[in-house]
Amino acid sequence: MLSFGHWRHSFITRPLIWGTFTLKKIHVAYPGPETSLDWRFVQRFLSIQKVLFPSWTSQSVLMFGTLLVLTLTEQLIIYQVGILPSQFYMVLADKDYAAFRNLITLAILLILLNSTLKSLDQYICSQMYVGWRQSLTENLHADYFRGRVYYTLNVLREDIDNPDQRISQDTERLCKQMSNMASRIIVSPFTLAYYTYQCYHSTGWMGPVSIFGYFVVGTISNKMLMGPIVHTLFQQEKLEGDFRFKHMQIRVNAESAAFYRAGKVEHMRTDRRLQSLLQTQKRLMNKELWLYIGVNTFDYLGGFLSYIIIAIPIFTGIYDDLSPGELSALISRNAFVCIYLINGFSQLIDLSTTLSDVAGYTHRIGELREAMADILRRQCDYDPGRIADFNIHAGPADTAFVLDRLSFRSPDSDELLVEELSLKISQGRHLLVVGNTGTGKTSLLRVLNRLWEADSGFVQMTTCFGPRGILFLPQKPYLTDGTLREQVIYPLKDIYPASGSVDDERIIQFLELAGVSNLLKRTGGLDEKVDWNWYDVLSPGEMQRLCFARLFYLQPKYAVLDEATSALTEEAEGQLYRLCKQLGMTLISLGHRSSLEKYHDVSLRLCGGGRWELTTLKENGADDGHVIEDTGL
Ligand SMILES: Nc1ncnc2c1ncn2[C@@H]1O[C@H](COP(=O)(O)OP(=O)(O)OP(=O)(O)O)[C@@H](O)[C@H]1O
Repeated sequence: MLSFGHWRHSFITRPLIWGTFTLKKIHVAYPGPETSLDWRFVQRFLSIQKVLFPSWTSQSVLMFGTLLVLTLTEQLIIYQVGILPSQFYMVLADKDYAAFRNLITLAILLILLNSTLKSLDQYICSQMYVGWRQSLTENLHADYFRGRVYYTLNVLREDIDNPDQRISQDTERLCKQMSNMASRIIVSPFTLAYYTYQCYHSTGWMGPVSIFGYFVVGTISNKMLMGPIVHTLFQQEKLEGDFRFKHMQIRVNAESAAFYRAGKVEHMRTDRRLQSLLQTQKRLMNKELWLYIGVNTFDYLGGFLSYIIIAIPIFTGIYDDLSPGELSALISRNAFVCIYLINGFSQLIDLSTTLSDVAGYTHRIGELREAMADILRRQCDYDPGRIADFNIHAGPADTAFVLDRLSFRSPDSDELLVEELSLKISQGRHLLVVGNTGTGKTSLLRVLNRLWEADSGFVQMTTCFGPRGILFLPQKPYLTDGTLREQVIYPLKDIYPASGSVDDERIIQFLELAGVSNLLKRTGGLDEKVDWNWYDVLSPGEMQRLCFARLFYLQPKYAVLDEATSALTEEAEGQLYRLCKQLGMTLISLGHRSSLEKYHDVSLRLCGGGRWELTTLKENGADDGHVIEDTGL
C-alpha cells in the first residue's frame, strides 16, 4: 500500500530514522593547510606513530628493537675500526711485524662484520618500511571505505584535495622517508653520549662545548630555512595529484574526448597543470637551495672544527711529553672521536631535509585522517555493513521507505529541490519518479540512500540494504574490476562460496535473460581474469544489461532504478522490467520515457522549486497486460 499524508506519529521512533539536518557542502573547520614544523605537526606525527606502533608487542616495535641492537653493535664495531689507524701508527712506528699481521687480520674481520651489520640494518629498515606502509594504508582504508566516507570526501568536501594520492603516494613516501631516518635517529642518542664522553676525555670541556654550540647554531638556522619548504612541499604534492588526476580523466574518457577531437584542448589543459606543478617544484628547489647551502656549509665547517679542537691541547703543551709515534697515534684517535661526534650532529642536521619531507607528508595524511574522523562522527548512524549479513531492520514487513514532510536541497544551492514530501513506498506498488532535468530525481535517491542529508523532515528505511532488501542501480552503470562473476555478484564479495556449479547455472541463466550471454565467450568464462577495462569494451547498453543481470542475481525485494534502461530500446526495456516483476521485485524507477508508465502504479512528479505531485497510474494489482514466457525462475 502506498499512501501519503502525515506519518509523523507511527514511524518517527523507528531505528533507522534520520533527518532534520542542514545540507551544505561541508566547509571545514580547519582554517587552511597549516603546514609547518609546529605543534600540530607533532600531534599529527604522534597520532600516525600510534598506528605504526600499535602495541609494545607489535611487529614494528620488535623490528625497531632489533634495529636498535644492530645499530648499537654496528657503532661498537665502527669505533673499533675507527681506532685501527692509531694502532697502525703504533705498530709501524715500533716496526712490530707480528703485531702488524694480527692487526691486519683483525681489521679484515671487523670490516666484514661491519658490512654484514650495515646490510642487515638496511634490510630491517626496508622491512619496517613495508610493514609501516601496510599498517598506515590499511588504517586509512578502514576509515575511507567505512560508511559513505569515500563518497563524502570525493564529492561533497572541498577541503581535502586528492584523497587517493594521499592514501597511495604520500603514505608510501612518508614511510620510506621515516625508514630512511630510523637507523640514524635510533642510534643518535647513544653515539652522541658516548662520543661526547670520549671527546671530553681527549680534549677536556672545550671540545664538547664548542661542538654543542656549533650544533645549536646549525639547528636554529636550519629550522629557519626549513619552514617555507614544508608548506611548498605540501603544495607540490597537491599539484602532483591534480596533474595525475587530469591524465586519469583522459584515460577513463579517452573515447569521448576522441569523438570531440579534443586532443588539442586536452593537451593545453594538461600542459597547464604540468606548468603549475613545475613552477611550484622550481620554487621548492629554490628554497631547498638555501637549505642545502646551510647543510653543506655545516658539514664542511664541522670537519675543519675537529682540527681546531685537537690543536688546542697540542699547542697548550698538554701532550709535550709524548714520543712522536705516541703523539701521532693520539692525534689519530682524537681526530676520530671529534670527527665522529661532529659527524653525529651533522647527520642530525642532514636529516632536516628528510624531516621537511616527513613534515609535508605528515600534514597531508594527518589532515586526511582528521577529515575522515570528522565525517565518521557526523555519519555515525550510517551502517551499510548490513549488506554482508542481511540483517533486516524491524519495520512494516511490506514497506521499504517512509518519508514524512521531507525537504532537501543540493549542496551548493539555497533552493529546495523537494519540499515537505510525505510518502510510503510499499511492496507491490511500483513507483515511477519523473520530472525535468535537474529537478532532483536522483537527489531523492541520494537522500533515500543517505548519501545526502535531508534539510528537514524524516526518512525511514524499513527494509535492509542489499539482496532480499533494497538495491539501487545508479544512473552511471558501475562496473568493478574483476571477472565476469565478480561483475554479476557485485556488491557481494562471495555470497555462495560453496555452491559451485549451481551458482554458475544461475549466473549464466541471468546473463542470458539480461541479453549479455555473449560476454561469457568474450571473457572465456565466468572466472577468467580479463586484462581490459570493462568501461572501454562494453557499450552503454551492454553495461546496463549487465547491471540487470546483477539485479536478477541478487533479487532484492525493492529495485531502485535510476534511468537504468536509458540506453536500451523500449522493447528491451519492457522485457527487463517484466522480468524484474516476475522475480517479485517492487520497482522504484526514475526516467523520462512515458513508456515506463505501464510498469508502474504510482507516479511522483518533481516539478522544481520544491513542488511535487503524486498520481495513481493504475489500481493496485492491475497487470500491465504482458505475460512473458515461463523462464523457470
Ligand atoms: N554533488 C553535487 N553538488 C552540488 N550540486 C549537485 C550535486 N549533485 C547534483 N547537484 C545538483 O542538484 C540538482 C538536482 O540534481 P539531480 O541529479 O537530482 O537531477 P535529476 O532530476 O536526477 O536530473 P536528470 O534528469 O538529468 O538525471 C541539480 O541542479 C544538480 O546540478
